[in-house]
Amino acid sequence: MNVIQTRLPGVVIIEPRVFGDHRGFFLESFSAERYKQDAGIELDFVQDNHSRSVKGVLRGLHFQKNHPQGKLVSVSRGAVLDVAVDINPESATFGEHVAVELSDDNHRQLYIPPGYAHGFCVLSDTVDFSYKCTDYYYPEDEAGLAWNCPEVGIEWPVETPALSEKDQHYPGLSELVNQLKGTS
Ligand SMILES: Cc1cn([C@H]2C[C@H](O)[C@@H](COP(=O)(O)OP(=O)(O)O[C@H]3O[C@H](C)C(=O)[C@H](O)[C@H]3O)O2)c(=O)[nH]c1=O
Repeated sequence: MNVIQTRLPGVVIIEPRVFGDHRGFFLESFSAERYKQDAGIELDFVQDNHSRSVKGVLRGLHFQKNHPQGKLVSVSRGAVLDVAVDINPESATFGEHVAVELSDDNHRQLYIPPGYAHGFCVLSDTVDFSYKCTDYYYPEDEAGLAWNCPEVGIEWPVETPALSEKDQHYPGLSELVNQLKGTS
């Protein structure tokens, strides 16, 4: 497999080895030892998630405050623009983001370590989105960053995405940092 470092510490693009033949293809979507050795994923995964979305949907930008999750994300059918944002004010890349197209054509995965905000926008008619998490879901611990925060400046492929109710009301980066510090 091929691992591509990004500008965000620990966020890596993984290109599994794909075995194609007249029947179709085969790939190993995860291997604990190889992903630890080659992609630097030291944490164990404890929960797998699967969501299906239609074109124009945007889910994000989410994170858990006290139970931050590392996420190994991939697309089994369709295509998304997947985004990770550095929300750590102590980080040298604070406020920066990485945006990567993941699809059932390029078979790319993205590993996002704990401490980043994550989201994606659907490019295909539908998408089946799967990801492994390094901690469990704690609904009371959920938080988010506004998908269209001008301080981050993500160039989403849609101007008016379909959002969940909660995804319409998250704060921008400066307000988020103040909230997390308890100063607002
Ligand atoms: C995340 C999650 C949700 N749920 C339940 C809670 C809701 O009743 C329902 C839909 O949840 P939500 O609208 O938060 O789902 P997404 O908008 O896809 O959230 C995810 O979207 C972005 C892309 C992420 O990176 C996170 O993994 C996650 O926040 O599933 C669960 O039961 N377990 C879970 O782990």
